[in-house]
Amino acid sequence: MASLQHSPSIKDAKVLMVGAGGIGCELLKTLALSGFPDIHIIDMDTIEVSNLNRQFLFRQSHVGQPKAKVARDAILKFRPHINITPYHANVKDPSFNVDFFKQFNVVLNGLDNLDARRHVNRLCLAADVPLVESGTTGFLGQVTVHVKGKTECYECQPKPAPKSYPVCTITSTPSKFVHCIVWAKDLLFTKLFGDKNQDNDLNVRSGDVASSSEHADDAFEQRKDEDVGDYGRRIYDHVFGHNIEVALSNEEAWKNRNKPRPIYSKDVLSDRLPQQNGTVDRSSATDNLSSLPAVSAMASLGLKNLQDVWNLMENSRVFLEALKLFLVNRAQEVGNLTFDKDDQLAVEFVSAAANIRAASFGIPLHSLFEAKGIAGNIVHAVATTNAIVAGLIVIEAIKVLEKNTDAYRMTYCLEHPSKKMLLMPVEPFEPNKSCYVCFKTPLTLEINTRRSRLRDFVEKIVKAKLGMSYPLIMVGHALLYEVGDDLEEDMVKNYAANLEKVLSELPSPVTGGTILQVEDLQQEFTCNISVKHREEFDEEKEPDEMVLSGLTEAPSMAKADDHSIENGGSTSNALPANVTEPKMDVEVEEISVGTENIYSAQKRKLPEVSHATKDVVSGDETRNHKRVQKLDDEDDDVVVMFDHPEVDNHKKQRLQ
Ligand SMILES: Nc1ncnc2c1ncn2[C@@H]1O[C@H](COP(=O)(O)OP(=O)(O)OP(=O)(O)O)[C@@H](O)[C@H]1O
Ligand SMILES: [Zn+2]
Repeated sequence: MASLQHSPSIKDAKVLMVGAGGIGCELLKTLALSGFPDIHIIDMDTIEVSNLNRQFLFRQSHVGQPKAKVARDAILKFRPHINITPYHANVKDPSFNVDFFKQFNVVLNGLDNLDARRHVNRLCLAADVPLVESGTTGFLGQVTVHVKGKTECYECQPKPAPKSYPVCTITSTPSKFVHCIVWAKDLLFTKLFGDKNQDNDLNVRSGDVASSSEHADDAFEQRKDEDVGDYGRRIYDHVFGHNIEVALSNEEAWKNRNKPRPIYSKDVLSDRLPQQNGTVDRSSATDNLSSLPAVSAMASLGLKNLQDVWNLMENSRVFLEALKLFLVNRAQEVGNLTFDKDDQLAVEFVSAAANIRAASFGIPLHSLFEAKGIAGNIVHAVATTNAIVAGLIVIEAIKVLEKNTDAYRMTYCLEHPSKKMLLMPVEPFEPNKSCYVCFKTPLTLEINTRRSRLRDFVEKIVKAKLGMSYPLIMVGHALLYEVGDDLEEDMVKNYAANLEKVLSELPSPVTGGTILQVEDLQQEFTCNISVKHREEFDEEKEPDEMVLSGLTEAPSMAKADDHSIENGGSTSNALPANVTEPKMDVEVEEISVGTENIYSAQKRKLPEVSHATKDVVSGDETRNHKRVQKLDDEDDDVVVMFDHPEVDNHKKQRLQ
C-alpha cells in the first residue's frame, strides 16, 4: 500500500466515480486507501435502509441523506486530507458536460443501469478520457477498460434487451408464475394505480368473442359513492372472474391448453372479513385516515412470514386489503404510481394478484419473498463480489494512469472456481468497426415516411433506442428539431409544429434515401441514419412501425418476433436471475453489467488467453475460457443454473 501511495500516477490523478452504491462504496474506500488524492463522486440517490447491508459507508442514521455526500464524510474520517467532491445529481445533468469530464484522468463507473452507462461512455469518448466500467450480480462480476481508439467502447458489443414476453401469453395464456407477475405488475397495477391514459392490454383477448372493452374500461373506475371494499371486490370479480369467463368462451383457444378457472370473491372469502390486529375498517374513510403513513396489507392482516406461500384465500385478502390501503392511505399517489420493488404495499398487491391469477391458471403459488424477487428482477447482492470488483477497478485505473496499455484486462468474476480460477482476465477487444458510437457507422431506419411523425421518431428511436436526452436533428444543413433552454420562441414553435408533422411533409422532407443527422448536444455524439421508406409493417412484430438496424443491440432473449412485455426492473436493466455459471469452453459469453448487476450475456470469441490467465491456470489454456449464458426460464422459480466441469449434472440453486 505504501508503495502505491507514492506512485506518481496515483499522486497526480484526478478521478471521477459515477455511482456510490454497492460497488461505489467499496471503490471509494479502495481508492482512498490506495492514495488517490482527488476524487469526485456523482450519485443521484439518497440512502435507503435496504442499502445498509452492503453499502458499508452508510449507517441507519444516514437513511434519507445523499449517498455521495455521506460516502465522502465517512472516508474523510480516516483519510482527512483527501479531496473528495460529492455531487448529489444525475450524471445526465447537463452540467456534467464534455468539459467537465475532460478534467479527469480516468472515469470509474459503479452504476446500475444501461442508460447511465451509455451516457457516460459517450461523454468519455467525446472528452477522450478512459473509462473503467463495472458491474456485479450476485457472485458474478465484471470489470472492463475502455480507451478511445485502443479498446472497444462500452457500446461496441450488443446489450440484450430485458427479457420480454409475448403480450398474448401475459394477457391470456400464462403458463409460468413470471407471466402472472408481469400481468399483475405491468397491467393490473398500472391500470389501477398508474397512468390511466397509458395503453394497457389488461383485458383478456379472445379472438371470437366480441371485445368487452367498453364494459371493461368502465369496470376499473370507482363509482360515485362506491364503498372502497365493494370496489375492491368488484375489481377482483372482474379480473379473476369475468375476464376469465370471457377468455373461456373462446373454445378454440383452449383446445390444446388447460382451461383456467374463473375465481369470484364470494367463493373464496366470506361476506364479512374479520378485522385483524386492530385494523381499522377504512371502508368508510375519513380525511383523518388518509393522512396515515404508508402501510402494509400483510401487517394489517397479521401475516408475518414473507417466505410462507399463502393460499388462495390469504392472497385474496391481501389483494383486497392492499387495494384498499392504496385508495385510502395513498390516494394522492394513485394515478402516478409505477411498480417499485422497494414499495412494500406495491409488492404485496402484485404478489397477491399474481398468485390469484396463478391459482386460476393452475400454476403453483409463490411466497411474497419469491414474488418480489421475480417482479424486481432481483439477484441478491453479494458484498464480497462488490469488493473484488472495486479492487479490480482500481488495478485497471492504475494501469490506465500509467498508460500500461498491454496490461489492460477485462476481468470476469465467476461463482465457482474452474481450474482453480475465480477470476478470468481477458485482453480487451479492439473497437468494433460497426459500432455506431465509437466508429460512427451509419444506422438504417425503415419507416413509413408518409405516416410516421417526427415525434414518433424522436421518442421511439432517438430517445428510446439511441439513448439521447438533448437531441438535435438535421437533414443536410436544415434543422428539424432541437431542445435547449436558450432557444428563441419562434424556433420553439417551429420545432413543436415539426414534431406533429409526418416525415415526408417536414419543411425539409424526410423520404427514402434521406440521411438524417442526429446529435446529442450534451454527449457531443452524432450519428447518421439512412432512411428507407417502407409502406407496411407487421402489427404484432413491428408495433412501432420502425425498424432500426445497425445498432449493437442484441435481440431480446424471449421470442423477439412477438409484440411483447418486459419484466424489466423498476429502475434497472438487470437480467432475471437466470444467468448460468460458465462452462469451460472456447467462448466467453460476456456478462455486461446492468445494475450493480449484470444485464447482458453475449457470446463472443476470446482472443488468446491472457498471460495472467495462463499463470493462474498453469499452462492449461484450452479449456479455460468461460462461457456465461442466459437460459430461457424453464422454471417458475428464480434460479441460477450451473453447468460446471466439477459437477456432472445441472444443479439448480435457489437464490437466497
Ligand atoms: N444516472 C445516474 N446518475 C447518478 N447516479 C446514478 C445514476 N444511475 C444510477 N446511479 C447510482 O448508481 C448506484 C448504483 O448502486 P447499486 O447498484 O448498489 O444500487 P442501489 O440503488 O444502491 O441498490 P439496489 O438497487 O440494490 O436497491 C446508485 O447509488 C444510484 O444512485
Ligand atoms: Zn464502440
